[in-house]
Amino acid sequence: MNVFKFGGASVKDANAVRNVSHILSLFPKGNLIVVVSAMGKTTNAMEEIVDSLRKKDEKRYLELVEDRYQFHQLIVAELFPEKHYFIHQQMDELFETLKNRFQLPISDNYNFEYDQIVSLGEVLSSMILEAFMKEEGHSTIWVDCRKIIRTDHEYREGEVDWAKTQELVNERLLPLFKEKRIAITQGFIGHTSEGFTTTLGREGSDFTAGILAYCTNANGVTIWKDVPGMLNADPKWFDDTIKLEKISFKEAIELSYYGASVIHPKTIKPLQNKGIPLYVKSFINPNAEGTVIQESLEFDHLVPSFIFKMDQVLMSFTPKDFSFIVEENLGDIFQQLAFYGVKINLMQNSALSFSILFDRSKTEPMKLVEKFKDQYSARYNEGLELVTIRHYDQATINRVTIDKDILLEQRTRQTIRMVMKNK
Ligand SMILES: Nc1ncnc2c1ncn2[C@@H]1O[C@H](COP(=O)(O)OP(=O)(O)O)[C@@H](O)[C@H]1O
Ligand SMILES: N[C@@H](CC(=O)OP(=O)(O)O)C(=O)O
Repeated sequence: MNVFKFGGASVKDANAVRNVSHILSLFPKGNLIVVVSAMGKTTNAMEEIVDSLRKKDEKRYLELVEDRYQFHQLIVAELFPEKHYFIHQQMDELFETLKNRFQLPISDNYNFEYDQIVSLGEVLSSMILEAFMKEEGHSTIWVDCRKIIRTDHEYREGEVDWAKTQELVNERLLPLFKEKRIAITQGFIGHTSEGFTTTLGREGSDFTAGILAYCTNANGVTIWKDVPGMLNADPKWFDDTIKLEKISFKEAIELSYYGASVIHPKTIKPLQNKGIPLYVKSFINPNAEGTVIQESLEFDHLVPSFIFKMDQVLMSFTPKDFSFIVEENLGDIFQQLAFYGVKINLMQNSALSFSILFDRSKTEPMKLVEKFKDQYSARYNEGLELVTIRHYDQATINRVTIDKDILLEQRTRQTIRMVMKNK
């Protein structure tokens, strides 16, 4: 068994879907689970649909649903020019239900509603992909991951119930391979014990590939991307990136945890636990060697890797009663930060203050100042960058700090992290 994952970029239009068929034809033997994400930027569009539903803005809701319909319709019309294909009917029915959804009552639980609607992006893409692969002569079956991956009730951030998921994989997924060779299913989505849809957190489709590989004891996972492999920096920011040929699970976890967004950080741990290699390969050049992520630490230090996070806020908390920052204050601050859902990118404490760095796009700093104001005076700096360099050397530090002031720096033997602002 092998698991392939195709993300939004690899199924963004009809040509991209044809390319997936070409890639599958390069692997004519062995069983395959294909995990697919929503097409192109559909998840963002679905989020807007949920938002307009919550605001009870019917005009906007119907416009947005129509826009998503047209987007998918264009792809389906190109792939299946004749109307008799069942996929036309399937898609029309799904969009009809979504349109009518506006008239039904909505739950107070926004996250619940979010998952029921946003998950449809993956349902659609997997239906279209499976119908087309079948048409192309591949031995495929469509699998509803909402019947396979069991989670708790934490909508939008479903926590996987591994034992139950393993049971469902054995009962419902593995037997399908007696008849068919390729199972096509959705990334990012699961279900609760009552059968409601959950999602696993944004960019969670890579994680689905990891879960299914773990539960099927797969020989390997390949995630197909628009880049040649895992690079030593995001090519969106740098021209002269270097491909990492082979790195350890540990290194890949560190890089993705620090923000190398090419792999979802949760994906790697289940693979590491069973020693299942993860290949990151280019869907544009599928015959090229990508990156192999595996056990050995031998190659990790060869190339310095760097990760940028832009638009950062550095906030310092000082107790108003002039006490030092001690464990009691820290416990209290952490508890409140967790309660308000603040995701900390970096932290540091001194005698009188405790500082955290977070994404401006995820947390509004003034609101946080307000929430802490009874006990702590909170001050902040915004418009900052965080750079993390793994296996750093002075040349790389010099390269990334040109024309920058460094506000905060943390170093271990392998990693340096600097919070910077433009001079
Ligand atoms: N270290 C890195 N190596 C390669 N790509 C990276 C790295 N860090 C960030 N990226 C970005 O990850 C993108 C691919 O991931 P993503 O957009 O999540 O793909 P998909 O949604 O198709 O699965 C690349 O286009 C690249 O800009
Ligand atoms: N579609 C979901 C899940 C996902 O992982 O997508 P992608 O593989 O395109 O990053 C999202 O955009 O969050």
